[in-house]
Amino acid sequence: MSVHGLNVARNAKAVLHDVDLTILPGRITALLGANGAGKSSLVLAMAGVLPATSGTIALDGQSIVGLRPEAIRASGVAAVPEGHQVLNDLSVEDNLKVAGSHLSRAQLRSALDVALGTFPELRERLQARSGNLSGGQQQMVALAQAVIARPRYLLADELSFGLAPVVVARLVPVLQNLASQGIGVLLIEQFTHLALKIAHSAYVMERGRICFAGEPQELISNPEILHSAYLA
Ligand SMILES: Nc1ncnc2c1ncn2[C@@H]1O[C@H](COP(=O)(O)OP(=O)(O)OP(=O)(O)O)[C@@H](O)[C@H]1O
Repeated sequence: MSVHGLNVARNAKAVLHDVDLTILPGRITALLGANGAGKSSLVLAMAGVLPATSGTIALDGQSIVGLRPEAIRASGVAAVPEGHQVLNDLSVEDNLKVAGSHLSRAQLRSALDVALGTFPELRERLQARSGNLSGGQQQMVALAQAVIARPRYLLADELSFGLAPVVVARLVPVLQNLASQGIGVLLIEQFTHLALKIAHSAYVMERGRICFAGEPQELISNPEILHSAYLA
């Protein structure tokens, strides 16, 4: 999935400027940058929630600019937005079923099995009201929903926000496992060292622009690049 020369405005204010970014299948791509740099706006634009002013967003060489979010999701792009956006009043099971509502019964059953195999702790909480789960469990439901949709690309925005480090450590192998199955993962992460450790490539954003694109190791070896982006 690739983005070229993308410009996006929110409330008539330009928030993304000429953004170029590529997510490869089977790879984890880290997207780093300070609060307000534009990371969430980029994810929302890629998911079709925010319109592009200009530029292209392509999936297998086909433009998806202007498609509705449901159409983009159906073509294999799952966004897990910032904050755990599960339906609080529904049970865990119903939240998972909603995510697979486009599947046949047999497909849904096997997708649920895969998701519950990935998050066995949800199996015991299937009938629990989602709003009563811990933040970490809610994040697992959100990720499980994304897995059920069988995406080819997963856009994960601040999965670890508000979570205890032990829960974050639990989510990391899940992302690596998804990538090893061929899913292209875009990982927005406040714990930059963690993101750089598991990513195959990295981008840094500063005030709506990409200011670094390259190897994670380059950012680890040159911490001043991230420091200046976070101070911008
Ligand atoms: N709902 C909104 N309406 C209008 N402008 C917004 C909205 N949310 C964010 N913005 C603006 O868009 C710009 C980019 O913010 P964005 O949330 O994409 O950055 P971010 O890097 O994801 O930061 P954070 O980690 O805080 O979410 C900022 O200038 C911000 O003020």
